[in-house]
Amino acid sequence: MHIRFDQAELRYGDRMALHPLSLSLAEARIGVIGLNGSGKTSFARLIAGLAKPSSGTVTLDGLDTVADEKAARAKTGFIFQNPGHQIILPVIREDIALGPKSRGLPAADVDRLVEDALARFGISDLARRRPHELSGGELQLAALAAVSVNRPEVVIFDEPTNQLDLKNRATVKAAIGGLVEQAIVISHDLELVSDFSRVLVFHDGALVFDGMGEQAIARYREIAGC
Ligand SMILES: Nc1ncnc2c1ncn2[C@@H]1O[C@H](COP(=O)(O)OP(=O)(O)OP(=O)(O)O)[C@@H](O)[C@H]1O
Repeated sequence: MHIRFDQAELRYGDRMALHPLSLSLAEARIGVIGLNGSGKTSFARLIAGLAKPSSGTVTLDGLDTVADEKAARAKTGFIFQNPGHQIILPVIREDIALGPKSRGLPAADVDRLVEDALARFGISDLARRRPHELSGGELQLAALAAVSVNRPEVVIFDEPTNQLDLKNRATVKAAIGGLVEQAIVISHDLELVSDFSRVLVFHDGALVFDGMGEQAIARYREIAGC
């Protein structure tokens, strides 16, 4: 999918979360790194239509996230920093079914889509569990199943390996690596994005580097002074 920012900025009152930004993104894997408060989530929220630009535009394949809000939002899926909060129904299976059900699909189709989504991320055995019965990595996969069942073209991850042990981290990394969808990954876990061909570095609400993973990490280290 082709994501385009045209002088898009985001202000919260008089705080500038994202300075006017113009860029085009079409790569399959895009990393986003930078210090806390540098504007990474603001950037992602603009793509997902969860925030409206204070000025300028953001378009997804030409669809404006404000003027064509519904169609643009259907193209994106967002996995929040704490995926446990986005699983709203008590049982994983029901939560994954929510999207297809809301599209009015017949029950048999809903069941098939849910089974496929569970199988796709290797979590069929977790279908009847409750969110608090899952590990952090399993929660990421459950949220990913619930998002992917709605067939977004891009999935945005906000710190997907935050607080995960090495095993869960590897599971999530493999799941992201195996996605057929485009993925935008915000991360403080630099290794996760190091082999991405496009990584954006934000600092103080501005894009300060846009290039290959290793070079982006080097720039970020300079900024962080370590
Ligand atoms: N809802 C809000 N109201 C006011 N200010 C906000 C809001 N959301 C973010 N900000 C401010 O905008 C700036 C950018 O925040 P943002 O969440 O985009 O940063 P981030 O790089 O994702 O940070 P982190 O790595 O800590 O998640 C920060 O100064 C933050 O305090």
